[in-house]
Amino acid sequence: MDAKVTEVLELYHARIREERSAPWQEPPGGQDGGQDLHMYAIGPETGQLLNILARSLGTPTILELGTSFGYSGIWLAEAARASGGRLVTMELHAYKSAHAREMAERAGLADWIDFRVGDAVRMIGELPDKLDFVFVDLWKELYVPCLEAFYPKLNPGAILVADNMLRPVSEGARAYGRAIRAKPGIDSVLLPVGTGIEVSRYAPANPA
Ligand SMILES: C[S@@+](CC[C@H](N)C(=O)[O-])C[C@H]1O[C@@H](n2cnc3c(N)ncnc32)[C@H](O)[C@@H]1O
Repeated sequence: MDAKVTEVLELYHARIREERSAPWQEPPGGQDGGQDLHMYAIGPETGQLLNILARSLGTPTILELGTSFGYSGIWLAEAARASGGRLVTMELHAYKSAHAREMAERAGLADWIDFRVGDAVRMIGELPDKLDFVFVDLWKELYVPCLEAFYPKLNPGAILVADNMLRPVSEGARAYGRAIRAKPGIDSVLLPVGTGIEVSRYAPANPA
């Protein structure tokens, strides 16, 4: 990690500590009311693991579902830069995506990131490229619809990581665990890293 990236990660870590130590407060209008400042960020352990996995691929096209305020994207974009790849990150709310872009610029990583704003389930279908790495971390009821949208776009050898598989408990995450393991060509394991991550690899028997 270079100094600019480390500096930005440290800013995020301070904000993560603050958010996790404060009592939960429902944002005005709820989670999609346009004033939710919670990051719901993965922690540094999950971030480091994402970085290691994505760096192990050659020139990967990385897709992130759920940019939020940009924390996980820093780990993924750093891996994209190191491996000659790029990151496409999708977020429903423009105010979150704008903050993520500012932080990426500060980290010197914005040139490796394509920020997209809108509904990920719809936008995945519009992606022209095949995918080598997918990080799934949006609202949990969207995990399976997103899987159905990105699965046909996976390159052989693609790695998939889904967050919040153990905490908070959700039917959406459970359904994703069942659905991903039922897909042809998928090997998958649930790891107790952070809030629990499902790490999967796509290796079709007869690659096209
Ligand atoms: C758990 S947070 C992502 C945290 C982020 N990956 C991180 O670790 O820094 C989930 C994000 O998904 C976004 N989201 C929810 N529904 C979405 C949708 N349909 N399309 C794109 N993003 C969505 C939410 O606005 C929220 O910012």
